[in-house]
Amino acid sequence: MTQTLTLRRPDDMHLHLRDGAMLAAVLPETARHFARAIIMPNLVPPVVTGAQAAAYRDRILAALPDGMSFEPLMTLYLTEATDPADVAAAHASGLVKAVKLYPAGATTNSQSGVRDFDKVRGVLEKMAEIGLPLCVHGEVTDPSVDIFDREAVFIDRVLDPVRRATPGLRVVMEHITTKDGVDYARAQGTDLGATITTHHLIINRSHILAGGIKPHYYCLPVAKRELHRLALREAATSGEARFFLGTDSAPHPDHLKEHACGCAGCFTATNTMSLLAHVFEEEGALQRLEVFASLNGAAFYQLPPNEGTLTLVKGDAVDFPAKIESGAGPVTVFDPGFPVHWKVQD
Ligand SMILES: NC(=O)N[C@@H](CC(=O)O)C(=O)O
Ligand SMILES: [Zn+2]
Ligand SMILES: [Zn+2]
Repeated sequence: MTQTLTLRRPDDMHLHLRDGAMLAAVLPETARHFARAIIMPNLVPPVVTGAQAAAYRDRILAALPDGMSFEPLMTLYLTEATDPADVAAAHASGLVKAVKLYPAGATTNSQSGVRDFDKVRGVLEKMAEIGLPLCVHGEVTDPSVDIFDREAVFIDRVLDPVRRATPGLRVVMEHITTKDGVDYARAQGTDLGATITTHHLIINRSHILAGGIKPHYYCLPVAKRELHRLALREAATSGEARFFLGTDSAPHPDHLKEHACGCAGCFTATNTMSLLAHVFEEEGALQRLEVFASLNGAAFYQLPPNEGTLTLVKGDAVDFPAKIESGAGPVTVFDPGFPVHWKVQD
């Protein structure tokens, strides 16, 4: 008997679409399965103002192939010069759904991010007042902190103090990779959410480094040891409202991944829903995939759940494309390293 799973159309609450030819190449990969996504603003130059977000939204919609529907949920890139009034206006108009905090130097295109948190105090206070969420790349940049500890240290040194100093600020811990992140999220109220990526449910740090270095498994925050992957699986499949899908699908052309100083980011848009069905089935939680991918994120962002549905069918191992063409060169699709039998029905 064929096994099928139908869920409400999912949302991706953390997505990199880039711009230009890369945008045109990767957008259909997401729009095929997802109704909406929170669009990351780390372009070069970054999307800082409401006007820039409106223009980027127009470019995304212009790149959407005929017959596909997709709603980009725009974000602003927080800088030390961000104007609270501009943020408030972009939120009031309905254009912007979140502001993104990159500690300066923490990840791809984060140079314009925040160094001195006192300089963004006014923006954060305005956001708390109007209920606009802050999405956080949660890693310290202190070079003396081991890269595998940077998330846990960020929680203590930055995240918790900022939240205490700004009561009412709604925060999303993006792409959590540790049991420390899971435990912290669980100890907070409904003003805190946490996204979990597809790839962090699948790989641990040994997958990156054992048997040869795998540049396509390198992303930030870097995958941690197995106990953390297991904690993320438990959290994602728990059904708890604070945990929801943000794939962090982050395309880079292969020549920049397979490089002496390779870029961080895994491209999972193409096969994310199949991989998630595989993971949730392994965890005996297929019935909670919809909560994780389609309901919890929408609820956190105070959006209605999507009307449409998506059906996955279990059958022969699926042949995903190894790469997609991007205009800037091929982009490798995340390869979990095991056969996957769940396919999204056309
Ligand atoms: N996750 C990554 O490894 N890379 C992201 C940036 C980010 O989300 O930190 C990217 O933009 O490439
Ligand atoms: Zn990030
Ligand atoms: Zn990201």
